[in-house]
Amino acid sequence: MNSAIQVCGLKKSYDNNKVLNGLDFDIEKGETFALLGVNGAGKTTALECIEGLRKYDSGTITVNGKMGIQLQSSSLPAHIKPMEAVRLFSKWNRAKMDFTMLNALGMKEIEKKQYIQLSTGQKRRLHLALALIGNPDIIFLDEPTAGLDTMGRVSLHEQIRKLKLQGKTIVLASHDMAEVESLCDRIAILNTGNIAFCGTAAELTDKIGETYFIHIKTQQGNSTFETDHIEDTLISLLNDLKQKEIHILDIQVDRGTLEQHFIEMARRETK
Ligand SMILES: Nc1ncnc2c1ncn2[C@@H]1O[C@H](COP(=O)(O)OP(=O)(O)OP(=O)(O)O)[C@@H](O)[C@H]1O
Repeated sequence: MNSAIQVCGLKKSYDNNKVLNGLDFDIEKGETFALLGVNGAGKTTALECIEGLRKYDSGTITVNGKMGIQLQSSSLPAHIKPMEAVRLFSKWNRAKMDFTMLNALGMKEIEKKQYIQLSTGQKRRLHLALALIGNPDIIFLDEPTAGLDTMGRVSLHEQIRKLKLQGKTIVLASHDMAEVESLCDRIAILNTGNIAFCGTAAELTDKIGETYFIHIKTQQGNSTFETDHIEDTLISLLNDLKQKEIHILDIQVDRGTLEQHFIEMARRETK
């Protein structure tokens, strides 16, 4: 069986608020899969239904493998020390302490602090360490790098890549498109309770990627032009600059980032 997770017809409402309207998707074993969507799209609700933490109204969810769930912020008692939490979680999971993993996540450096004294990045690393106790096959990360500085993000991304190399299935919800583009094999975009798109970043680019972005640097400054007709726009821009005797210092053409495509998709769906 190659599916780590199968979701069929998943529906969930909070009173009259229909949040999930019949979601269908599969996540393959060993895949890094992202759930994207604007605030309130239902990412956390979907993840928590899969994790078994939230009841759902109808549909089926099949999970093949042991799950490890990264906690949300401030989920631990204020005065617990990181290694106390690790010991507690190890006991619950009847698992041996994996000191290689704990050292890689920098637990040694923070062992004397209480939870309340940890920085956001240190808390995130502790939450990841707790999720990895018991050597799970499937790891859930809900906005794993929100609030982290660049170094914190880079180091957490490294950990996620290492987990992928170990064959783990990783499911994450994120608002960080660059993160998703660099880490994930496939993405699902949640919109108005449905999966608006499920596939690779390249497939998303192909689906909406008629648009080109032309970035021009001149002595007057930098400008970006968006067009669906690359040849005509480029020729007319170059002619215009030539006529005005403006010298081009640099020119680049690309098909946009995942973030630009996501915004475009959300805009189309809400029209
Ligand atoms: N326990 C709850 N009771 C009632 N409504 C809820 C509850 N949890 C979430 N909601 C509502 O369900 C919708 C989806 O929320 P959810 O947290 O799943 O979205 P999200 O995509 O994870 O959002 P964000 O990106 O802001 O974290 C929102 O309208 C939210 O207000």
